[in-house]
Amino acid sequence: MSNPTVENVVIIGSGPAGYTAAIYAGRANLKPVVFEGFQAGGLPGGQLMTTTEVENFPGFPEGITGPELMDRMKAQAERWGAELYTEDVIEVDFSQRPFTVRSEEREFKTHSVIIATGATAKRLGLPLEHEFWSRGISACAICDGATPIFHGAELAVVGGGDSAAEEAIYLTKYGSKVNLLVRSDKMRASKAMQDRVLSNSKIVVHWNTEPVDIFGNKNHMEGVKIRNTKTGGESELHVKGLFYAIGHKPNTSLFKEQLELDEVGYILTKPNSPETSVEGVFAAGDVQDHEYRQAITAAGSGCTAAMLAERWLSSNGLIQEFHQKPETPNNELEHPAKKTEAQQESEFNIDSTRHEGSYALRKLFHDSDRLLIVKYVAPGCGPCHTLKPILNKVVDEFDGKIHFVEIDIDKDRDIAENAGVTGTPTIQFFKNKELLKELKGVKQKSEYRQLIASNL
Ligand SMILES: Cc1cc2nc3c(=O)[nH]c(=O)nc-3n(C[C@H](O)[C@H](O)[C@H](O)COP(=O)(O)OP(=O)(O)OC[C@H]3O[C@@H](n4cnc5c(N)ncnc54)[C@H](O)[C@@H]3O)c2cc1C
Repeated sequence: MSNPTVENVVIIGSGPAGYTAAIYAGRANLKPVVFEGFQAGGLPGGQLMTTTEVENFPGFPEGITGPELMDRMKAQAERWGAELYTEDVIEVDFSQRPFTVRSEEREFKTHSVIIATGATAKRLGLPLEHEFWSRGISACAICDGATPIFHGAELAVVGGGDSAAEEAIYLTKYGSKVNLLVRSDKMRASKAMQDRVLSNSKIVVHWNTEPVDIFGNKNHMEGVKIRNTKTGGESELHVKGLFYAIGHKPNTSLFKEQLELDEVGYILTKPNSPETSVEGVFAAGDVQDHEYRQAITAAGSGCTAAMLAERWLSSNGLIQEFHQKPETPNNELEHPAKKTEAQQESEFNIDSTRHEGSYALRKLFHDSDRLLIVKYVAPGCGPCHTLKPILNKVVDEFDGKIHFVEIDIDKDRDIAENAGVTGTPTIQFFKNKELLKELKGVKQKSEYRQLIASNL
């Protein structure tokens, strides 16, 4: 009999690889524990939380937004009994069995581990990069190149390796012209790839050139400021898209002393298998794949990892089965239609803690004697999805003592504009009509809790 306090499997990461592994392990009655991550290697939900439409994941002929796809995978994992923690793993020990996996808040002993911590596309850190990310700048030409705005437009790719060459060639299918920005006077790409680039009449290579900033309008980028690395001379390149192909960094710093990694830091796995250098530890998705890096390939390897983990547990007599009825899917996936102003007015009750929409915000701004917290979100915003359960928990703790209003900036554009909201999620804290604090992005629960408690 295995020790009941030892888990069957702990999964680290919640991108397509992690959630798919959780679905398969859950259905195999293994009750997987999943560390979804918080901020160590991206967002809970993984890289697709930072994109809009995903057009190439099978089963969604009309496309689906990245955050919605990941919400669905998460709901499916929960339905089959996965135990999820929105926390970063900060330490692992694979030198002793059972293995140890630890976050700041808890520690698990486990017989097997599936690592699905993904990889992070490197960024250049340009001053306006953040503002135009996904509004012209992309780290994945294969994912985003077919977007209508790029059709027939002039585009640019930055990088000098095989990926940059491949992306430039790929983008010639859509763009009228592709500018390849290469920092030095030669490319690192293979000779064959260079030949394909240089013989393609739609590609113009800008040698000794690096981007220094982006420019654009409110909605989209319109070009790149570039600098000649030899002369220092700057100029403007008018392009609708800038595709980064400057490499990825696998999220493997935790595993350096524990597993065999390649020279870049990707986890080394056996050929065509997610098995790592330590028996019982498996790796799936982008953390072990520098070649394909797609949601479907990550999901596929997550499936294989879970099936192999089950086989491994079973062949070693370690399996402990948890029989369960699947939970019904999360109904938060349904998106309610916007309520009319009259509906909002008739439903408004100042005694309630939670509210939504512009009508409630206007009323509470003038009439509330409590701390007023306004959360601005947008439908396709991945970090907003991440923030939701975190903030909901804190708001529940202060039930009856605060007012909380959610504003969808897509539905209530005017109010968001008046409030000076430039990105989502944004949270504003008001007391007696005075703005006390504004927080952007996702923070730890403790930060919201402290801020509320000190301003009641
Ligand atoms: C902008 C963009 C658009 C894309 N569009 C598409 C597309 O249209 N189609 C497509 O097929 N692919 C697309 N991709 C690629 C796709 O997103 C990736 O191939 C896929 O997400 C990889 O999945 P993964 O599960 O391996 O890792 P990731 O999605 O990278 O997820 C890694 C997970 O690990 C977690 N994590 C990291 N470190 C820790 C830690 N210490 N503790 C706990 N958790 C941790 C992170 O929080 C995250 O949840 C896109 C990528 C980007 C960046």
